[in-house]
Amino acid sequence: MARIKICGITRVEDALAAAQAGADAIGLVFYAPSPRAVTPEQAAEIVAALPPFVTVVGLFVDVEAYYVRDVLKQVPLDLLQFHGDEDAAYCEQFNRPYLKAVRVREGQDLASVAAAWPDASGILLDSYKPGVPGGTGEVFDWALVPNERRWSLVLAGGLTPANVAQAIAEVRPWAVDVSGGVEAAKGIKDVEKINAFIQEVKRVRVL
Ligand SMILES: O=C(O)c1ccccc1N[C@@H]1O[C@H](COP(=O)(O)O)[C@@H](O)[C@H]1O
Repeated sequence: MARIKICGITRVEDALAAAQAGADAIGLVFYAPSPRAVTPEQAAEIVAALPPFVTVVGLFVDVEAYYVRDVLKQVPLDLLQFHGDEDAAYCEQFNRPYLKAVRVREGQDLASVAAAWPDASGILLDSYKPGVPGGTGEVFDWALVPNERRWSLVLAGGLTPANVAQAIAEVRPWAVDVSGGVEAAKGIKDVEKINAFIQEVKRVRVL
């Protein structure tokens, strides 16, 4: 079964709802312009409330390294997610497992692109929208994803309870990542949508 990350958690109750529903990971956005941004203090409170065995992912977009280090001192993040133009040397300096987000564009050779971060725990593929680093709520063309991969793929971009089963069947990702598709409003999760999303992921059987 594809692993599930629910990203853009801003409230303890949403983190607990995601964990209760069966999410493998939650994402905390440390990107101030996002409506889903959390402060390190808010993040620490959310993480402290979580039950065990839920991976906590911290999302950053092109920040100075000292900011990531500062957050790491305050929040026990299991995994870092770099969602900007960070190169491998930048991503690896924190000595933490990380995901590198790549925004998919027509004509890209995604195998070569992914090879630029050989030590990443996974490559997260998201939709490309000029001027918006992520959380666009838009789907990209899944046919652009290579069938044969030497990297763990986290599929993101406009996933919802209505399309996630088809996405998994077509792309066969290691994990799926959703933010806007399970929200009631920006930054506020909808428990029914989280439950429906996870039920749909569980429903798919990929051969
Ligand atoms: O969620 C955000 O606001 C955000 C801001 C900046 C970079 C990434 C962001 N979110 C990530 O975007 C993808 C797709 O989100 P969506 O499901 O299309 O809303 C996902 O990885 C989020 O973690």
